[in-house]
Order: sequence, then structure tokens, then C-alpha cells
Amino acid sequence: MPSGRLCGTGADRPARGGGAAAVALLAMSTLPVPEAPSPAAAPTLVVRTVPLELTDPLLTLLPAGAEPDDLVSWVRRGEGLVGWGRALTFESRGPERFRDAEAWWREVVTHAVVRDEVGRPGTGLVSFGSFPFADDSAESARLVVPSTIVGRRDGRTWLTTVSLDPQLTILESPTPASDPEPPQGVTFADGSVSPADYAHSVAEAVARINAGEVDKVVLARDLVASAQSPIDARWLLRRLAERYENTWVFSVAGLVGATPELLVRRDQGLITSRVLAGTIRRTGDDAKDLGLAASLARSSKDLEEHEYAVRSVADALEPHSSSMNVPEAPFVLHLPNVMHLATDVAAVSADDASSLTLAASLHPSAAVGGTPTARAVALISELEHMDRGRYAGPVGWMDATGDGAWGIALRSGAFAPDDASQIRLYAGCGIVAGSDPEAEVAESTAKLIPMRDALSGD
Ligand SMILES: C=C(O[C@H]1C=CC=C(C(=O)O)[C@@H]1O)C(=O)O
Repeated sequence: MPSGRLCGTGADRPARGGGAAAVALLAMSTLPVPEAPSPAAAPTLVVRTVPLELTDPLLTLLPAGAEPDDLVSWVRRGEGLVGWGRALTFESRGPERFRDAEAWWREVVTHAVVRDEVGRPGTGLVSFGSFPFADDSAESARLVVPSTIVGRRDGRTWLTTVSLDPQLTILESPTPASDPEPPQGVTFADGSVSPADYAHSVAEAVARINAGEVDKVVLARDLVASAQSPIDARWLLRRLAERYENTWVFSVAGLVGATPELLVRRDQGLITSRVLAGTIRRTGDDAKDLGLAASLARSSKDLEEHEYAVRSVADALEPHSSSMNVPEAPFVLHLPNVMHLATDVAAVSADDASSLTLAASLHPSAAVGGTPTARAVALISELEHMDRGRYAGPVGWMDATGDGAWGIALRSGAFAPDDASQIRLYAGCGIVAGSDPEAEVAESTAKLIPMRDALSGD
């Protein structure tokens, strides 16, 4: 077994409140279980996937009253995965966190008893994960195997149930839960890095870049939102999904957000990655924004920043690919708050590296670390003055075959442990020689808008 912490066994708790009118589809199907699993092995999970005749939006199925930690989501344009309850969880900290998680997952997969009637990426046994950005973060990597998962792909929907008890494989068709209430009385306060501190660090980073220490470094800041009562994570997820359709709306172990950046997806031999770097704020005036998009596509400062990020992804994927397509020029990705330079990299998988192994080899890309990587990461820890936690780390899911999708946890917030009325938001910017501290403060403010607006109940 890997050295991480195994927890939550037996915590196969039913979600409170939501999906109250669930209908039993199939009951008490007992699957064959190996007689005596070795004591050192992961527990045996009993997993069942069936097709579902259901057209309700996935995010409406998340049950009311659940803790943020108990809700998982990876949804884009109505498709993806949502889940709740905890059949099994795993935590690991430090430089070996990816390796530990991968080893744990292989153990879990080896011992699971799976009956999968759908057989597509994301069906059968699936875990959701979120990893700290830094090797020395005080936070742990978290992997969660929910007890109920609903997935949708190409218009087909399925239900997966996961249990530690072979007698408990009741498959119930979920129904939409009651609508979430908006957060009440939210106030925002500086986190560990105020806008003035941030401007100061950016100026220092530019000086270090000009002194030849690094080519690019990404610096971030934080903001703390406090509400009068617990914030319903479902409200945030639904708001983000409604407004930011070009993003992946995620929730894993209390980390919630809408990321436009796909670190890596492995899907039946095809590897893809959406690289972002280079940003301009939108004005809200469409004609003006088109002009800004054109200037972003010509901005040498942004093109330089973008090129570092694309190179770092292509270099990390290269050893795992038999062929790769890296477009010569980026396109402009339009989001309601900002526009980014974006490049979609595609490759054919040459080995059996799982999506998590690929994510680990890509992390930290130059979109969140810098160039060269090791020196940029050292500079972040010297200049940033905060623990990023799981912000800017990989977040996503993986199935038993290793297929899965991992985004970079951007445009996100982390619920305070044991206090759902508080959430810490983060935003960062790539700093290169031409960066201006005040402009980077403004850019980071624009990147906080999706979470701020969702929290403000707008
Ligand atoms: C680090 C963040 O964004 C990255 C991703 C896209 C564009 C970026 C930029 O232009 O600076 C950043 O590299 C963030 O949103 O917190």
C-alpha cells in the first residue's frame, strides 16, 4: 500500500435532503466478492453502472443539505459527472502525493468488483481528485470515490453506485433536489496577500526576470469571502455553469470553481490539453472587446507568456506520445470576464500512463508555475507569501482504465475546513519582463469575478 492515509471507509452515507423522491430501479443485486481479501489490500468496493433514462441537468441532481466536501462535479455544457456520498477517500501530502494516489487507486481498482452495463470512459469505478500546487503545502491531496455518481456523455446518461457492502447495491434513479438558496450577507476581505502586497511582489518578480533569474513566473493572491450562514456549494456550481459555458465546473473535497484550462484528458488513447496564458479583461462592450481580442492576439508580451506555457505542456507530453499536434498560433478564448490566448494540444498515447500520471508530469505547467519550472517554483515560494493549497493544482477524475480529465484548479475557492460559511478565493497572473504591477492587480481582480459574482448571489 502507498504511504498516504486511507479514510472514510464505511462512510457510505446517504445524502441528506435532496433527491427525496428517488425511485428504486433495481434492488438487492448481490455480486460475487472475492472470499478473503488480503489484510494489506484496499477494501473491496462493489460497483454497479446502469444506463439511466434521465434528462434533468446533472447539477440539479446534487442533493440538498450535503456538506461541500460530499459533493463532486466535473461538468461542462451539461455533460460530465456529478456525485455525492463517500464510499472511500484517500489523502497524501508532499512530493510523492501523485505517486501515492496512483498506487492507491491501482490497489482499489484491483480489488473492486465491478458490473458495468455501459462501458465508456467515466463509467464503472471512478475517483475524483484534487492536488495541492506545492510539494511543501500544508494541505493534502484528496481522492474521493463517491457512493453515487451520475454521468452523461453524448446525450447518454448512466448511474453508478459504489458500496463497501455487497448487500447494498440498490440502484435508485436520482431526481432533482430542491433549488439552492443564494449565499446570505457575504463580505470580502483581503487574504494573506493584499492587492498592495501583490503589486509589490509583481514588481520584485519583474526585477528578478530582468536580472535573468527566470523568464516567467506566475504569482497569485487570495481573498476571503464570509457569509452569515453556510454557503450552498450547489448554488455556486449552478451559477458558474450558467455563466461560464466554456469552462469545466468542478467540486472536489470542498474545492469549487469553473476552470477554463484543461491540464490533460486521456480518452481511449487520445490525449488532449487546453493551454491558456495571456489575458485581457473584457469591457462588456462587444465591439470594443473584439478590438481587444485582436490586440491580445498581437501582443508580444502575451504571446511570449503563452509560448512558455505551450512549450512546457508539449515537452511534458512528448515522452508519452507517438505523435502530437501543436498549432502554430493560439486562438482567443472568450469568457464573460476575460479573454485568453489558448492552444489545444492533441497527442496519441504511446504508453499506458494514466491520466493522473500525465497530469503529474505536466504539473506545474508554465501557466501556473513559470519558466524554467524549478527556478520559477522556488521564486513563487520566496515572493508569494502564501500557501496556495489546492489552487492551481490538478483537479478532476479518473476511471479504472486510467482514462480521465484533469483541469488546473483556477477561478476557484476552497471552503474552510469545518466552516462552510467561509471560502478562500485565489487568482494569479503570469509575470514576464513586460509586466506592469498595477495591470496585474487589475487582471487578478478580473479573474476573481466568476466566484465573487456567484457568492454575491448575482
Ligand atoms: C493563474 C491563473 O491563470 C493562468 C491561466 C490563464 C491565464 C493566465 C495569465 O494570463 O496570466 C495564467 O497563466 C489564474 O486564473 O489564477
